[in-house]
Amino acid sequence: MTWLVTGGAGYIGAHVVRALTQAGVGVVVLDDLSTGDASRIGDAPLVHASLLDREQVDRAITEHDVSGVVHIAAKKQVGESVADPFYYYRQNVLGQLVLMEAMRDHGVKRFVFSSSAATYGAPETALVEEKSHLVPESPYGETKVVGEWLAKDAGAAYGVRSVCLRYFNVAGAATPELGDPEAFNLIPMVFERLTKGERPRIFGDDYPTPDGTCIRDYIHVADIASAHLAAARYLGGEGESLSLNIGRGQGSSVREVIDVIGEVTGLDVTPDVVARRPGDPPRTVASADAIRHYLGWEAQHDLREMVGSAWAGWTLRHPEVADLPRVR
Ligand SMILES: O=c1ccn([C@@H]2O[C@H](COP(=O)(O)OP(=O)(O)O[C@H]3O[C@H](CO)[C@H](O)[C@H](O)[C@H]3O)[C@@H](O)[C@H]2O)c(=O)[nH]1
Repeated sequence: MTWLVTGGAGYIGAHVVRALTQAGVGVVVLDDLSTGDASRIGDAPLVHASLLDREQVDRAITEHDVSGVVHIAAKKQVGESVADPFYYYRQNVLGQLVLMEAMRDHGVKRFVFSSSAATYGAPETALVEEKSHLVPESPYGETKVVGEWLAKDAGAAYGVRSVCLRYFNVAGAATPELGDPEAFNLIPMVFERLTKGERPRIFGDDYPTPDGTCIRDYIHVADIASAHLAAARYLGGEGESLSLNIGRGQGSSVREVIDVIGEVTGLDVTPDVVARRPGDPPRTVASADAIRHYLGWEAQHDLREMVGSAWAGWTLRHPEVADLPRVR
């Protein structure tokens, strides 16, 4: 059987394509290459098209005899979604609707969906369980909640079985070439400032956490990828549809992450503390019990491996960092 991976040429998608192909699973990628890069997907066939192009989606499904879909293609910047919510509804919700209509019409009944911890908003418990209320705080998070509803409703009406995977804070790279080329998250944002000779910034150190900085559950992108493989295998059986966190169940504060970056890079990482960034919840850490129970999956990589592999990818794209002064 062949799995269609939408967004397979992106940072996370390419890791999923790699995990599936290494496990001998047939893959076809559909990607509009707006942020993706065809060089990331190796020999996997690519349909270069938007999800909104129903004809091309049909072609990908029929020409490759697709029997399952891993749907990763989406816009993912919270701030951008606040500024232009309709764009997010078009790309994420309408894109998924076109895709799932094509799945229904071609009898494709297995669906793995990239959801997000953003569906929870600001969680109230130390470890967020899947049964927690979904109170997204941005249009981005809202599109992921609607995406889960589409999957659920398609299950009841059309017999599509799904696993919605709620990613926590994704980081690292399986190989340097597959590293995240963008600097939208803490680790690459710190790398970017260090590369320019600037101090890392902490957005607020007056949160109700032990060191005052926000706590997140960082998860290696290779672990994210292996969870998708486990979900695809699960859907080969008869199990019920699921929504599952992908996290380690361990929180790290912004200060702890910056300290690890200092250890890995040898650079001076003395931070500047600046104002809070609006909308950042103090603590978002997954309960990882359900995914262990249902998929037998557990994260294999720790924060140091995430930072180390992310730095290897960064230095590949920014060789000038070799000239920065080391303090250790
Ligand atoms: O230079 C920086 C960059 C980030 N941070 C802090 O580091 C933490 C992590 O920030 P990220 O931007 O890396 O991640 P978020 O937790 O804000 O965002 C993640 O969770 C969101 C949902 O809330 C979305 O899912 C998003 O795509 C995903 O990256 C936050 O407390 C942020 O304030 C800093 O202090 N300095």
